[in-house]
Amino acid sequence: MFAARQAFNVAQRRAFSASSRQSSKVAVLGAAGGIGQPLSLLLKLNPRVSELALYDIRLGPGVAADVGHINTKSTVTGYDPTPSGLRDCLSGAEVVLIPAGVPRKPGMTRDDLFNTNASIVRDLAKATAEAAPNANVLIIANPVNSTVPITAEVFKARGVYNPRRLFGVTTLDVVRASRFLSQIKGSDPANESITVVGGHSGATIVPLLSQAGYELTKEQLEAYVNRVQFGGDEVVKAKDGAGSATLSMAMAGARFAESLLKAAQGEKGVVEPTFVDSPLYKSKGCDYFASNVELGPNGVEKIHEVGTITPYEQQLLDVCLGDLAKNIAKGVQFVKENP
Ligand SMILES: NC(=O)c1ccc[n+]([C@@H]2O[C@H](COP(=O)([O-])OP(=O)(O)OC[C@H]3O[C@@H](n4cnc5c(N)ncnc54)[C@H](O)[C@@H]3O)[C@@H](O)[C@H]2O)c1
Ligand SMILES: O=C(O)C[C@H](O)C(=O)O
Repeated sequence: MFAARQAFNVAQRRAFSASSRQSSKVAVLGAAGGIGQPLSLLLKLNPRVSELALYDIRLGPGVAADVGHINTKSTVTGYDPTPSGLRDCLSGAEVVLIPAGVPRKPGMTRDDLFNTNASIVRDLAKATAEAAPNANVLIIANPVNSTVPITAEVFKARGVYNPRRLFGVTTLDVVRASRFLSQIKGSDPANESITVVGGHSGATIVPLLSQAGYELTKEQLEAYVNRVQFGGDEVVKAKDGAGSATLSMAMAGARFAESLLKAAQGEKGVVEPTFVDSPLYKSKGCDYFASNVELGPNGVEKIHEVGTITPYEQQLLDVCLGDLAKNIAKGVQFVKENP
């Protein structure tokens, strides 16, 4: 028993040092926010991260001083809210996470955030395109359906767009989908893997429960789909004006970053759902679409097809594509008019 445990510990240490051999600088823009702080904490706990770079328009160095006391090996630096601070934060980053932007209040849609967040994301995308053009860029700021196209347009304008390295973070939708199903079934959510496709807002979020091989009654199914599509609203309402999901989002963002680092460090078969430049529905005006994506050392390795779906799911998808095309076009238009 003791020998077996010792062998296990040695194997674990070897696996750890194999992953920690490769250095990874991860930058968080918006690090002092509701998402940014717990996300920075989770990244500090990740042995795949060797350097954590934290930027915000307020409190970046404060959050870094706090997180930096945690006794894991990575370095932590907080940067001043100046152009050179932002440049230094980004320089050499392999992964850039962008949760900077305002959250919803009750009664708002994610699209209502567009007027404020579009220019925040555009400006941070400009800085990233200049200081870290080869980084994997993970967009968390809403509305993701528009902020991802905004980032792409900024990179295109500078001749550094790599569609394999730009990701809208939709992980929270699958986290919710598995959690909510487990609450119906009384199962462990860790065993519930639900494919969710489309985008990241209301009707553009399409859970494909039929692919999980589990059947609900029509009423249960409709209630389930509605809960996954509007899970964000549940949190916004419960926080009653103080913001939207932050803790579950930090977990989801950290999970996606971890998957990307695993794939970058050579692990095979790493698949996550994410909103990316995708061939699947370009013919319907959707240049970006979320589906399961295999990640690799160069970012997107393989985009999975949506697969077989029921007529009900097809109806959901049709509604999704109509809304999504408009959200994407709005982001593209914004950068054309406000370069
Ligand atoms: N993709 C998702 O699944 C998902 C989930 C939850 C929230 N969100 C979105 O994430 C965003 C952030 O949410 P939050 O709850 O952390 O908000 P928050 O207001 O608590 O934090 C936002 C942070 O961004 C900072 N910031 C603003 N402008 C900046 C700039 N130009 N540069 C750097 N930092 C800047 C603010 O100072 C603040 O610290 C919102 O748009 C929210 O809708 C997305
Ligand atoms: O609901 C929101 O506005 C935040 C986020 O997109 C979420 O899904 O929780």
